[in-house]
Amino acid sequence: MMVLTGSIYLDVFTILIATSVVIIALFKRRYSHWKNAGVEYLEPTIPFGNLKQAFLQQSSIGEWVVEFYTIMKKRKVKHAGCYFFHEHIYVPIDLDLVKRIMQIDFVHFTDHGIDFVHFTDHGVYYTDEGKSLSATIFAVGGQRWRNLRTKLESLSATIFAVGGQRWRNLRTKLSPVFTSGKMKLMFPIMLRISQELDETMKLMFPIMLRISQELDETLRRESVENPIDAKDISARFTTDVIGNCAFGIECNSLKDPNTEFRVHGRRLFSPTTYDMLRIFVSTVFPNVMRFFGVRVFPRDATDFFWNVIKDTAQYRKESGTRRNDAFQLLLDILDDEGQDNSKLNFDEMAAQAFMFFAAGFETSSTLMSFAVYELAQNQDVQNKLRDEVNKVLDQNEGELTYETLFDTPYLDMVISETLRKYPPLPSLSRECTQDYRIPDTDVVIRKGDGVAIPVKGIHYDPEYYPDPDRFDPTRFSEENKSKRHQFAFLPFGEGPRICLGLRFGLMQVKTGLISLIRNFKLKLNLRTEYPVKYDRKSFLTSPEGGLWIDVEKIN
Ligand code: HEM
Repeated sequence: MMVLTGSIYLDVFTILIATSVVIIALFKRRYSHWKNAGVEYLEPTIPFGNLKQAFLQQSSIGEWVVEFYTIMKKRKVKHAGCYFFHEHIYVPIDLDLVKRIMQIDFVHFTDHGIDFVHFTDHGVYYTDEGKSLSATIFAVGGQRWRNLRTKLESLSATIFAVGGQRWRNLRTKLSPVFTSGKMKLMFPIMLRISQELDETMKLMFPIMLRISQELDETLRRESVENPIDAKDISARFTTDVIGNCAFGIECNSLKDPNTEFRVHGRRLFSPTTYDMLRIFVSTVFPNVMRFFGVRVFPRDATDFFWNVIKDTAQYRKESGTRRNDAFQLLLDILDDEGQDNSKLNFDEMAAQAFMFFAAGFETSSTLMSFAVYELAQNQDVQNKLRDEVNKVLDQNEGELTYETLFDTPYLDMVISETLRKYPPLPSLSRECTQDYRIPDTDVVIRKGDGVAIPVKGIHYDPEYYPDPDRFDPTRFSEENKSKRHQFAFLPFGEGPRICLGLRFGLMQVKTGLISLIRNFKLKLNLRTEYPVKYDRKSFLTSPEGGLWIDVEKIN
């Protein structure tokens, strides 16, 4: 059928040209946002916006963040704008502004803006079925997030505690909805909760200790003639710890690197180009993905975790078995209405159990593996750390106890410096949930607009960290820390959305590192480059290839 010209080819050609002109005009209009707002920006490219490099894998996301931040810092601006495809994103550069968004004026920015999941009135997902496991606390926003956070905060406070009554009391305390006035009141409660968490953490320590002994045996076995890959060995360690502490399941990935837990865990965080494309499109065009019923996380991996969660829940219900782990507490609050009148249905419960595993093992293993990498490269730091560890262990008849973990200030400094150089999440997102005028300007962030906190850019800013590429744990001495802005260090995020598993993550990494450093000398293998080459496909900070380390047993 010819509608415009006498030829079908000419018709198609004309329609294509007309459509392209309209699309380009729409993009150009979108891309005028920051110019009109009077905010500094970098010239975007249709259709990528400023994400061309990252999307085409010419640089990792972390490298892109540092580059963008550094350019804006040189322009001496307090804030900047960028474009993620068709969306305009606000980027605070000044740390007081970062603090406002993440903490002081949090009520305007409560969500992560990762719009994977939408709910119907009945709590059912539009995106695929609940098996997609995408409704994690990280991805949901608004009232859903508040309800979940309230539940999980009380849960994480007693994650591994014995009795349920204490948890119920805590939850009652935490239930008030976070209105702006009440937000401030929440902080002392959060502080107290984290102190209570210290107590309950003690219960977890023997498991971590046992698995760190398995780590020791694994290293002896596998490093006899070959170098070890710090990334792989750390991921196996944290998989076993989290699997055990969160699900009560022996994953045994230290004994066998190809156990299903490890295989599927690896799959989640080693995205293929198709996975990256899916994640990008899901973030930027969630409606398209929802329409086609595409899962954000890989289908085979989510099917596996879904089945583990379902089978474990069923087994515990049928056999009447109870364990003191996070999974039990999630099961206990299933279908429980609580004060906020919101029920946690099975799909949501499964997504949180999955989140504990996913958020817990990869971030912690990233931290542990980069710490090993830097220790192998910086022998002076390694020796100093070993001296500290040996000293505290000697004072304790050679035994590693829970208390030892708090008596190693230099280890804390090494860990903080590793998190500065290699924050597992190089950038954090927020979504504006109520219009917000940036103080002392005419710039207004509208409801629905995205915000990106340039974590890695801040961590590499020479104003806060001179010679930022150098690994220098003394930057985190008490004296040096006190001289810096509190928001110059954001590996766990900040404000009410700060990482829920911060203490747990640090505890498992400390236990693993102490057991490594006391028994082994570490040296960088020739296969590994310094500085590291980043994996451009990963949305987390991840090395390309492995981090190969020569390991020598200390007698
Ligand atoms: C070194 C280890 C870890 C690092 C660096 C890390 C980092 C982060 C970061 C940057 C965020 C986002 C915070 C924000 O937006 O302000 C986050 C959120 C979260 N993390 Fe972690 N994390 C670690 C370990 C863990 C562990 C072990 C668990 C659980 C067992 C966990 C559970 C969570 C949860 C549930 C959230 C979402 C909180 C919310 O949205 O309210 N994390 N983490």
